[in-house]
Amino acid sequence: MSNIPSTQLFPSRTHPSDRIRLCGVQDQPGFGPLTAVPHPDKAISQRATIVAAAGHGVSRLSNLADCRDLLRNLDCLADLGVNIRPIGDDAVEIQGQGPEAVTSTSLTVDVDNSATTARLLTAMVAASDADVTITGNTALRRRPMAEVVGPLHALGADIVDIGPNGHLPIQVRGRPLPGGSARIDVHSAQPVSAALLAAALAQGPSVIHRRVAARDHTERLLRWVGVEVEETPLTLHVQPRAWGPLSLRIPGDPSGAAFLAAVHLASAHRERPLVLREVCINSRRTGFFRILRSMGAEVDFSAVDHDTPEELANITIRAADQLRGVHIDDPELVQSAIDELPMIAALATLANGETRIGQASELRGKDTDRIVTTVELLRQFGVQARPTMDGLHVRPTPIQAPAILQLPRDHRVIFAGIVLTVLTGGYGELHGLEAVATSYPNAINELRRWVVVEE
Ligand SMILES: O=C(O)C1=C[C@@H](OP(=O)(O)O)[C@@H](O)[C@H](O)C1
Ligand SMILES: C=C(OP(=O)(O)O)C(=O)O
Repeated sequence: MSNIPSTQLFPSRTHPSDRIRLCGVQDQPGFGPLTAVPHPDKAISQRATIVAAAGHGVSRLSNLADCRDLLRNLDCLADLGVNIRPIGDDAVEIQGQGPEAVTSTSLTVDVDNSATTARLLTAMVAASDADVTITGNTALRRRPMAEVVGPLHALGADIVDIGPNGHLPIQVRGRPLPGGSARIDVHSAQPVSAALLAAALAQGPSVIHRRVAARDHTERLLRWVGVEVEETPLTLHVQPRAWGPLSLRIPGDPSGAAFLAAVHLASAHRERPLVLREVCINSRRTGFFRILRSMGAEVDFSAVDHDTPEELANITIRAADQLRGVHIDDPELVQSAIDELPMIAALATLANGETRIGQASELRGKDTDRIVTTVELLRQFGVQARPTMDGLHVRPTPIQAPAILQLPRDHRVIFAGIVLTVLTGGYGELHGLEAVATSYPNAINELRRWVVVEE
């Protein structure tokens, strides 16, 4: 096998325009449900590549997310010396040789925008023989790393240097990890995932204490390859062991499904049901759909056969005559909808009462401070919205699209901006869309089902 640059994958990948014009409702003759297939999941793709690289033998991963974060993730593994070979447009073989096969010294790996990759790679490198500096783009260098570094230190990692205020870049000096007991003091899933991976690669058993049971894709993948991970609501017990190769088709992204559902509910076609096919319905990711239900929409999951650690379903959405405002402050529900909260705030403008989102201070440490950028976005539409310490409040308001909507460099907030524009009839210019490629390069093409798009 030979190392490959990411450019060899996804030959027909869309490169979204930075500017588009929306020109009103798309003609949708006929009745019956609309159907769509969301893109493959980014969080699972990024974990699967790293679990494959840290295991032993040739893993085969197909239906990988074609987004920028995943491409960078593959390039970083290749930079570390992991052999990766494309075996189709969206599939790779990864030659896992265990983290100890990574022996580079004085290497700097740039993960660009992906915090998931930064945090999981830190754990893998910590258990290797390498000495690596991990850095990222300007936005990522403002995001917290100390919450990952602390638990890894507790498991025996040697992280010798960390940037100002606990941010990237960090220098990781790999060595055998003894394992031990680590505590995660934030709601975020990523420090838990990093600690889990380090624990699975350690020499002795570990226990990880967490504050909230958030997304558990790492737990599921590790169990899938035979690592013992026992779970109570707030602890994880891990028995390390070397694992073999992984064969996995990545399931559909519930966050991508949420975007399609939100656009549909905002559109003039919401009278028709929408069916979203083959979506991962891990309950720690599907908070958006539970919130939609409590707002009054009908959401049905119909299970689909699968051979992955995640459950899959076709999701059918039917609009409510009138959405209700909701109060969302249960930490587990918030984490299970964390990336979709800007879109919930957008849909809340349609509701018949105020929506309040709390316990969501994690939003402040994303690509942007999403509490600030979501409120700014809503205000561009004339919405009465206000930030709180740990969330935001949205009053239902008659809204109007600005002639030009200037979007922040943050895909999740851009998706909310698109939903708001569709909600106002689907007219207007959108500027600054390029960041949709972070997770969903094809999002603008998908939009054409509901509105006319000119590039
Ligand atoms: O673990 C993951 O794959 C992610 C976890 C969440 O971040 P936090 O764990 O930092 O809350 C989420 O916002 C991010 O999109 C991806
Ligand atoms: C914040 C996100 O991802 P990450 O933390 O991996 O950058 C996201 O996808 O919204």
